[in-house]
Amino acid sequence: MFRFLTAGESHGPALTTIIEGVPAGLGVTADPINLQLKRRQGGYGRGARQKIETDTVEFLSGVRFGRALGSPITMVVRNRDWANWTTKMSIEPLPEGEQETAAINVPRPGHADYAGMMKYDHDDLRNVLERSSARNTATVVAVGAVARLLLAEFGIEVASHVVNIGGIKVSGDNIDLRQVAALSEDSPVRVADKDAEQKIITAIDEAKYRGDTLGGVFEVVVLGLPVGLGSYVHWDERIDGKLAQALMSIQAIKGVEVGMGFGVADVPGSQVHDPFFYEGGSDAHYRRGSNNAGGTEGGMSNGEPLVIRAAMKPIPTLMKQLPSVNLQTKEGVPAFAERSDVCAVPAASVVGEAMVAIVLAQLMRQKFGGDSIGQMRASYESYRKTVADRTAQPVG
Ligand SMILES: Cc1cc2nc3c(=O)[nH]c(=O)nc-3n(C[C@H](O)[C@H](O)[C@H](O)COP(=O)(O)O)c2cc1C
Ligand SMILES: C=C(O[C@@H]1CC(C(=O)O)=C[C@@H](OP(=O)(O)O)[C@H]1O)C(=O)O
Repeated sequence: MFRFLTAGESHGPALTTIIEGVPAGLGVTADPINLQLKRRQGGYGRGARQKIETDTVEFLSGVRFGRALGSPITMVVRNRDWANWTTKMSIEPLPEGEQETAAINVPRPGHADYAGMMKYDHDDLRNVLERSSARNTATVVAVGAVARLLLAEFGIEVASHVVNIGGIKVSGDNIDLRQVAALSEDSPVRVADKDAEQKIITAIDEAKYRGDTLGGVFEVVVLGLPVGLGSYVHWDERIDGKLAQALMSIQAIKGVEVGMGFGVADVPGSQVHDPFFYEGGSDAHYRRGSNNAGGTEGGMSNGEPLVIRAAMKPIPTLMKQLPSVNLQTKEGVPAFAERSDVCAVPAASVVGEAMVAIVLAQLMRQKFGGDSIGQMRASYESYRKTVADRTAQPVG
């Protein structure tokens, strides 16, 4: 079982995570994790906070000489901004006379503020926003980076690119998925299409000027998945359901599509379902005529590339404040606004990769088990051989 918990407030001292179920002997070092943390901090449209933070991970347990011990791995990402928040976010009660009086009680539409204050009986929306903030996605990406190290042992690669920001659609459907993802890596908005890149940058600048924000859609692509992860036998074992839940757990994600997604509703079955072909010879394999299913059928991976998209709503903190209500006086006033991103779709696509990697690592652990990476690999190789034997051309 690969499972994890995260903890930490956005402006508190640090973010922490504990992961359980990383097989002993897996190579785990800070560099590949820090690389993912850096990717998450990037992207055009982010706010001033990213100039303060340089996210890096510190290990507190579970790793020795660069290899997993099989015990829980604890990782910490320190918040550099904490130095500026020691009073407002004081853990100790403040001395008499220095009590924080500036409680914020004007909820921002689109945030956790209102429901969180009602649910936890808070009078200060900071008590909600500190944990509901997407700052927590730094720990998710750190966990995802460990998941990627595991997946890489089995030749599984996870990548992403942005396909739409603020309604500006990015072309690139006809290019190889690996190439699209590689080209997007160098783009400030994570797109391979240079025309769209310029239009998107202009749209983000204009939104910022108007005090507004933008959302969009990103696509995560996974290559090298074995057939048969997940299962059709129970509702909560379906790979597509697990992936959708994982992506929807990211702050501001409002929709998820697998493969052709909502497009399946518009055309007949003959234009949706991916035909089978068989190619014999020494490298015998089943080939599909298309990949509209996006790599899953019947709640299982089908051996084709996984293609999954998520839609992000526009950032809800608007500098051109939306109408709100002071929850104490009931007066109509502008919503609370503080330093914020204008668009974080490129960053969210990196978080999306992490969530997808976590689900796939969980399913790989479930199917191939083992307490060490060697045991897990042996089980995987045996399954691979079974699939290859079932695929080989019949003799005679
Ligand atoms: C990477 C990332 C960065 C974000 N940055 C901000 C931000 O700077 N300001 C903001 O108001 N919301 C930001 N959000 C979105 C909010 O956290 C999110 O809209 C809020 O938690 C409520 O969303 P929900 O209704 O989906 O939970 C960000 C989300 C992500 C994924
Ligand atoms: C800190 C991060 O994102 C934050 C997510 C966020 C929110 O409301 O979700 C609000 C902003 O927080 P702050 O007011 O401190 O700038 C973002 O910067 C991060 O991604 O590292």
